Amino acid sequence: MPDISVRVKLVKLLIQLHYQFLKLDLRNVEPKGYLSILLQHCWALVRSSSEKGSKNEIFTRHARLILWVFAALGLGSSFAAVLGVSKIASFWRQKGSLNNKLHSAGKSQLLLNGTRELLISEGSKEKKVVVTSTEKDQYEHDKYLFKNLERDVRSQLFNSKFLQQLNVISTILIPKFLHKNSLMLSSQIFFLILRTWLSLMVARLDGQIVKDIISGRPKRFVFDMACWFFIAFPASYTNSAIKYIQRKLSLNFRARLTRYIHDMYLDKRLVFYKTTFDNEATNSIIANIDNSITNDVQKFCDAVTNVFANVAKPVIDLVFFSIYLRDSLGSIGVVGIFLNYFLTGYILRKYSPPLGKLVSSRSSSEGDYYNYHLNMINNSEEIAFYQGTNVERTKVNNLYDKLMDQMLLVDRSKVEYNIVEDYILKYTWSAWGYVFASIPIVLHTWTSEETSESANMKEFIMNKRLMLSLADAGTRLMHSIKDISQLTGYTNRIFVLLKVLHRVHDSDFDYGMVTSSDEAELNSTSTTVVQKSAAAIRGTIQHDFNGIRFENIDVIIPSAAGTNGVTLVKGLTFQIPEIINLEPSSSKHASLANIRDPLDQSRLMNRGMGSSLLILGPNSCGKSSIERILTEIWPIYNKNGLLSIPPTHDLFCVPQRPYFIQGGTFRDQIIYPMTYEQFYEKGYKDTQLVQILCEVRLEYLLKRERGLNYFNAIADWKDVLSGGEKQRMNFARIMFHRPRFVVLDEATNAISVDMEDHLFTMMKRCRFNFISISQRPSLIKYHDYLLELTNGTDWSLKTLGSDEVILSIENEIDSLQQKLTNVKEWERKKDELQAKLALV
Ligand SMILES: Nc1ncnc2c1ncn2[C@@H]1O[C@H](COP(=O)(O)OP(=O)(O)OP(=O)(O)O)[C@@H](O)[C@H]1O
Repeated sequence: MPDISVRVKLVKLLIQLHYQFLKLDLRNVEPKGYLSILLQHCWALVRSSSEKGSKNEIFTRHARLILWVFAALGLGSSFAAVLGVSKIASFWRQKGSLNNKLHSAGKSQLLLNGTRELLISEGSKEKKVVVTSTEKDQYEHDKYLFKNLERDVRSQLFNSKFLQQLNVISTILIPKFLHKNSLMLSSQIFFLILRTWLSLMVARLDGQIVKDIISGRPKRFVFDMACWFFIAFPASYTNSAIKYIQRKLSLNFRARLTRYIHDMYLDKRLVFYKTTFDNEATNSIIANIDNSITNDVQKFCDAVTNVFANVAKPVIDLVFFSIYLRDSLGSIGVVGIFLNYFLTGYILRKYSPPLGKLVSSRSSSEGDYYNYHLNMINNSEEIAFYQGTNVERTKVNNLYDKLMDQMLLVDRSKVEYNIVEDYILKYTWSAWGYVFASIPIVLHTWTSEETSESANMKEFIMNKRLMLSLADAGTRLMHSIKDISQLTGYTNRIFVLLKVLHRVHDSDFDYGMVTSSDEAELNSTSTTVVQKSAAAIRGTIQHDFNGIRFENIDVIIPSAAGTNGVTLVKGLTFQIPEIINLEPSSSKHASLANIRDPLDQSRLMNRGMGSSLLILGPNSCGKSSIERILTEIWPIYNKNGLLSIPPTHDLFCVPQRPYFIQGGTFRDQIIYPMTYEQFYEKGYKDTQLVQILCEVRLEYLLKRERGLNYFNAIADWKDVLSGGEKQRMNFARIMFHRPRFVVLDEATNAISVDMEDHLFTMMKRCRFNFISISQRPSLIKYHDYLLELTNGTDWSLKTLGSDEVILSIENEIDSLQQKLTNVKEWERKKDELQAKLALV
């Protein structure tokens, strides 16, 4: 029975090992009671005080080691259990929240609290991602945090401004004490401590193993090797856990910061449009805001988690190792080590280049270079027509050279620093390490005059390992000076970005107006924030009106001059329709976006006759600016100005340049700004879109391609469709959404006269109230009113068909007939001149 004998031998060996290393007798112990007896015994050993150097002290040490390992395992598994429970809880929460749903639209749904749930495919499975939107109150609260730190900062290490900026941003990254991210941060600290403690264990084992080999003790050697392999498990797990948590934390920070920015940048206050008016709009961070939101946020999150790990790791190491080393090196040794650190820190700080500033400029250059390429792609056809390749190449090469210079500058500035760093950290420190590690041995040999090689070797190996780990910790701490310096640059960029976004998002945004108090603030050195005059923009806006009304509005170009800026039109007053039903426009009944059948004629009959206004005027007189005021993207500066506008869903403004959503299908272009999900949710059908395309005479696009499948085709529609087709797509959008009020800015200038006639007749037939902006008087016949702007700030409003207009048209006919009578005389003169020319 060889199996039984092997088993018996193994059990005997185990019992023997337990006795030898823990003085634990396991002979009469049942296997199931083994663990509790082992732990009780170890605990009793640790609690009993044993004399230094006695055999009991060794048993106590072993017991302490075992208890620590169990504690680490216990904490690790409880952490895993907490994670598991929270995962299950969040699964049930998500499941419960399905009852809360407002919209269910295929792959994504909007819940009542504004949270969006997305279904993302992961291989064969579908994963649910919950995107919570930032509460509006949060922005109002945070606005003040950013306002108070408005002054520009020089990026310096340990600059308190840097810490203050980081502190303000941290409220976004970790909004409350008991948050997922703070839990992750604590677990990272836990694993960092565990890692340091395990390194200590390894250092001691290392020395012990060398001692076992030198003094020829095979049993102890086997036991120590077993411990070595045992410790290797938690040690390797800890290292990968630290790396994973760091990466996850960085991604969590990035997700929170990006959502915070997106929610503020893309909401009803139209921050994405208004940032161009801010007084920091030319700052490269705002000028390349796309780069700041995409790249800088990611770099900042990576840098902040890196710095945390790079500082926390060595600091924990330093504390633990120095406490341990104090026993063997004495207090003077430890003080010597720390003096060495401070001296090194001081020297390195002196040679450290201004990396914060340098990385910030590098980031700006990267943004400029990237943006120029983007601009070239967007305008490739125009550049090709102009044959502007040479100019573009020169410009893009210059930007690339500038970027390369910035990159080289960062690398070059590091060279000198790296030389000093290497010399001190790699060579001087290891030399000091040997000196300090040998101190106790030399002292012991001198005082006791007897040498035990194995004991000395153990002491030396252990101290050397600890010294090297300590040196390594110090090195990492010194290296992190560089990382902190870079982090100051990224923090400043993110802070400026958030500060500007908050300023523009503010309901009192002043469009970059510089007041006298601002100038005083710029010139003064005091840090007190001077309050701006809140009454800079004083016009009134009335929402949910049953028409469009301008009353005494001065159209002024927003600028730093504010009220004193360039006035395009003075005291503009008009209203459509002329007779307003005073009943407020109810969102449910009045909105034709709710009509299931876009061509439902019976509903159209309920919307009144429809009224139309033509705004005529020369170039740059301010026609489109009236549309900008109407859509609230430009402010009304004058106090007596009153703007009354219908609810958002009743107003549809067509811009001068047609817009097509990138990467969208043909359907997406027609239904814009409705999403594909809303389209199906509201019960629309593709056949209704076909009807609309027939109305605007674009149905041939479907015939040319793959019929109804063409609605799913994705293309670069801006380039695919011709100028006239793009403008007819605008009319298709109007026919789809059926708003009550439409503003058309030069919407038919690329369309043939017969098609223009068809489209305007269609607008009249469908009883839209519309305002057309144009330079062509030929459009007069489709409108009820005419608003004429002159080159100055004057304007005149006429009712078309009124005596006044008829008289003015008759006058124009008279003057033309007068001119026609002179034609014969002019022709005679022309013949005379040509005859003279022939003689010459
Ligand atoms: N964001 C802006 N910043 C500064 N000036 C602007 C801005 N937008 C428009 N302007 C200026 O306002 C003036 C009026 O512009 P607007 O677009 O209203 O002219 P328009 O009458 O529609 O001209 P056009 O018939 O050529 O389209 C122009 O001189 C233009 O340069």
